[in-house]
Amino acid sequence: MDDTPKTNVEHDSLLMHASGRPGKIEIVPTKPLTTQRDLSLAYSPGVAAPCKEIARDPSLAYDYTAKGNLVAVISNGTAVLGLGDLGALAGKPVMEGKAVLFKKFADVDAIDLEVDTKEVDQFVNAVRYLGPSFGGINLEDIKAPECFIIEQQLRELMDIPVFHDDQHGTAIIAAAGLINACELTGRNVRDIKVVVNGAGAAGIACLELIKAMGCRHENVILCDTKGVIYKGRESGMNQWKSAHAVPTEARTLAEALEGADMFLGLSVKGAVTPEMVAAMAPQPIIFAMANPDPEITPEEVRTVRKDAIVATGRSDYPNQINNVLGFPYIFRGALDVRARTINEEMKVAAAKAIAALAREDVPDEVAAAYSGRRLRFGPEYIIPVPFDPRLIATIPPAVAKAAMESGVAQKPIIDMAAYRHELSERLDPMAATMNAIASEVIGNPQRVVFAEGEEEKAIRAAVAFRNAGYGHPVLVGREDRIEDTMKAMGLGSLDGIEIHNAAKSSHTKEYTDFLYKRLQREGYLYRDCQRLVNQDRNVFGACLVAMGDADSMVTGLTRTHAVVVKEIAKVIDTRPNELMFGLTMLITRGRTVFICDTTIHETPTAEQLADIATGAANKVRQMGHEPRVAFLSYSTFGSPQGGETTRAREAKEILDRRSVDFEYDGEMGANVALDAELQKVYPFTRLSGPANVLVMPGLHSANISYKLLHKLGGGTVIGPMLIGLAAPVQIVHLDANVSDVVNMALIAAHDALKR
Ligand SMILES: NC(=O)C1=CN([C@@H]2O[C@H](COP(=O)(O)OP(=O)(O)OC[C@H]3O[C@@H](n4cnc5c(N)ncnc54)[C@H](OP(=O)(O)O)[C@@H]3O)[C@@H](O)[C@H]2O)C=CC1
Ligand SMILES: CC(=O)C(=O)O
Ligand SMILES: [Mg+2]
Repeated sequence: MDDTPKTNVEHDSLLMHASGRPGKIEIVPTKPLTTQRDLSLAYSPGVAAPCKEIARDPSLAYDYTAKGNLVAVISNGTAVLGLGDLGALAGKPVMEGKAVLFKKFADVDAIDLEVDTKEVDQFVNAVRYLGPSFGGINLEDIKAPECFIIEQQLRELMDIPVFHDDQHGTAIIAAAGLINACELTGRNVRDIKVVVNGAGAAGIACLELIKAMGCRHENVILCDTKGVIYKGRESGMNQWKSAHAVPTEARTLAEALEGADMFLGLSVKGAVTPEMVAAMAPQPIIFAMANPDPEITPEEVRTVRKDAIVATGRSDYPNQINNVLGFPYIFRGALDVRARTINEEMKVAAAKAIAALAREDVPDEVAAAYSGRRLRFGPEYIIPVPFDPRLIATIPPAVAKAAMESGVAQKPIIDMAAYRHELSERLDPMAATMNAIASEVIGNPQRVVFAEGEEEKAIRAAVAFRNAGYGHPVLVGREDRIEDTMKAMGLGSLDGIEIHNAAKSSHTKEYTDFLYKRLQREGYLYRDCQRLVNQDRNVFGACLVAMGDADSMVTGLTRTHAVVVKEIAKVIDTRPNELMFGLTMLITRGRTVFICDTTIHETPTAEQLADIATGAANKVRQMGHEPRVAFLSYSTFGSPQGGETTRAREAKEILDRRSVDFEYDGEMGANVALDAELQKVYPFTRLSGPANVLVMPGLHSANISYKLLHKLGGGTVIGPMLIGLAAPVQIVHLDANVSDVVNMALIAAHDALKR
């Protein structure tokens, strides 16, 4: 029994692994298995059909089975993290972990297989015959030098990608970190002096990749448990170590590190001391990647070197250089083009894509997953974080493209832009809708006003909006302030972004005249209008839109929804015969519903409910959904009867008289509206399926229900979108993040396009 006291993390991790269903993985069927017919299709006798087809043409396995999206994580447990040879069974928690990371980050189905042998031939034989089951093989935590032979042999024997994660996954991420660390410290890979500690799977692979990137052989010293691997050393050698032996006087790690620019640690906890770091070159680059504990902690480095760039393999320090950033996405790209192998070109493409992503502005929700830590390219952020949702749309396309260009793709991707969309939709339920809107907007760029143009979030959103090709952002604010913020945040140039300073604008007179005409009989003097135009960004921004100097507007970061609505109403009317209201889109459990009115009318009349339904149906159709509107109530078709249920009934009757071109019915309970089976109890209902537009009887129920669904149901929300204005304006929540602002700006641009 191990008497060593457990740390909090260890204690909590044991509890987590043992809680509920033990371990971290289960298998979920993808086809219905509820009726006898289901069974006869999925299993005998129906299943014979795909079997016979695959026997005739093996490539059909990719069409009829899970093979194409299935990866085996295979280990013999001889190098479990940096814990050494714990054996196959003890490595299982890590392998289950890798399998769930495949799923979580890249929607690759993966299963762990622990093979209980240290013999190379036995291991190779155990794996080589598994080829038919899988689309790829991820070898994990197999010690060197056996891992080199195993991988080599399996690559030759199998016709699917075989990839030893500890070698190549690690090397790719380390290379990406190196590219950025060199950029930050003004170094060139060709000139840097590197010390690699650990001459095993990860160490040798990192070394080989950085040499392939230009690092000079004579500039790298490799060390292992016996110290420096110098030319002529005889003990503890193998052919992989010998290939990297250099003539040097240095014999210990400490000697090797004197004056070195970079330390790459792929060995064990505590292998490096602060004294060794102190002897390195100025601005040393230290990647202490041993897991679970690094060769030296960032705190220890800081005691001697404030100027160091430090990375570890752990999640709880900045700069996590860990293969989790690589293997899910590399396999995603390889599987999607049905690559025969994962070659050097694909690895280099992945490293470059990861490095480039770290230099881009980071969405707020990513920072939120890291306790609000500001993630901005610099010494504390040289590599993207694992919870960055952009990784899925960034790395696999780079890998797939490299596979296609290097001739190993058996199923090339024709439309890369569509592939990127498809990737982002795999993990983000909102992405499909937003991508559909984006694809319309991109071909017809609109000028969108970001009224709170001096706000950091608005500026970042405008930059993201421009960079995504969604249109031309127009910022309302002072140029110098905006430029200072851009500079401080490293947001690049203002190209393509228009700035309007309300106080100095040449439009002021024109806008004041316009506003005065609207408000002179509402108690406003000319100078009041002048002040509004000069000083109120929402008013000025709305004037830009109303007067045709911009197409639409987004605002709301600094004032409440109700206040913004009042300000906008001074400038922009609602469309004739329409009603202004809030429409909230919610995606939950694979379903998309629109709820209204979530913002404006506290107790709408029957007439207003009918208007809301019509406005919502139009908008929903614009967004690519065929509306099925339900007027909701606590009663369904007259049962129970109550005074409050009549408005919904009357709204339906008003629509009957208007003969509108969409499906609607009511009044009905939410259960009936959303359940096709329950609707069969009312065979007269006109809904042809579950409703997707829920017209609530009042603001209370609308607003409360979308927030409940969001918080308790785990739904994803867009909006409330403001519907019914004569010129499009969208209002974000006060606590919106940059992505929310970009999404609402996109909707505002789409509104303008569809006007
Ligand atoms: N951050 C990341 O993403 C990853 C980190 N790693 C980490 O890298 C380390 C090595 O893993 P891996 O390559 O798979 O394992 P291997 O068993 O293949 O290699 C281990 C190597 O480390 C060397 N080593 C052990 N102790 C010391 C020491 N005190 N000083 C110098 N060298 C030492 C061994 O030397 P010798 O040859 O003399 O026995 C051997 O060369 C682990 O800590 C692992 O967690 C691995 C993969 C990914
Ligand atoms: C991260 C990893 O794969 C390792 O430490 O072995
Ligand atoms: Mg590993």
